Amino acid sequence: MKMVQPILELENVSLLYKSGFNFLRARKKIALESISLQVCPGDKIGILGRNGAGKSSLLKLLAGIYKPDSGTLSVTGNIRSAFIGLQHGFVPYLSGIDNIMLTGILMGMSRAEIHGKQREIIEYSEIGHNILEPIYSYSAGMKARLAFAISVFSEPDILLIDEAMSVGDRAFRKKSQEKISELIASDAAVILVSHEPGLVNNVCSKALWLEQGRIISSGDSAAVAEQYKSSFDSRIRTRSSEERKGDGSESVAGLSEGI
Ligand SMILES: Nc1ncnc2c1ncn2[C@@H]1O[C@H](COP(=O)(O)OP(=O)(O)OP(=O)(O)O)[C@@H](O)[C@H]1O
Repeated sequence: MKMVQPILELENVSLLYKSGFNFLRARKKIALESISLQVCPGDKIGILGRNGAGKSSLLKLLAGIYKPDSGTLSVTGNIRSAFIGLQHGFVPYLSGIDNIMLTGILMGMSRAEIHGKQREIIEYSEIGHNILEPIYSYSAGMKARLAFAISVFSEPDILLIDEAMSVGDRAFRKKSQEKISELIASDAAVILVSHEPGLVNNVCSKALWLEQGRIISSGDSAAVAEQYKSSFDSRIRTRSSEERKGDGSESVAGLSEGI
């Protein structure tokens, strides 16, 4: 039987952030600890976890934006990854069209390929004649739409999606969600960060549950989503009974805080 080789692999990876100074020495905060993960062609992997669990940090590691402080990250071959939800890399004084070229090259596209896709990217992003203006004159929504269009038209091998990052206005969000669904159904590997176990179960075959930078559970998405959901349900039950003990009230208001 032919073994499927991972295109991206993390082995025992940790990531630290600088967090302020203590007696003139930078303090370090652990964002991710002992993370191992294999991404094979076409994998659909969901990453679940509460606020601050380390989900976005993990996506940035996988995108190559951050380097691990320990452990190894291996990439096989010429892998093109696209990160939906980030607009890093735009140069403010260059025009939109020059930024399409620059971002495309940084993503590993050839000049000819970028020229071939330029028209589609401009049309999809709905930037119109502003594409000749410098990026500093764009609104946040225009930059988000352009970044999204470049990412999705680059035909990535790995698509990294931060579900919390909405793109553009209501109409563009609908259009972008349809495009994301199309890409999820394609051969691309997809890593989807979400707070929604139901979504992860529907879209992904594998999942990872992170808390405080560590993996709590990983494997089949249905099983991991169920464990994550149950941990919530029991937390909600505990909080609810504590609230009733506290003031006699039946209210469950504010239980979604911290999700
Ligand atoms: N640039 C940074 N410098 C210092 N600490 C950071 C930085 N970015 C994130 N952190 C910290 O690292 C931890 C993980 O953050 P991260 O953004 O990866 O979490 P998350 O799971 O994506 O959270 P959320 O669901 O709220 O987006 C948090 O404690 C956060 O405060």
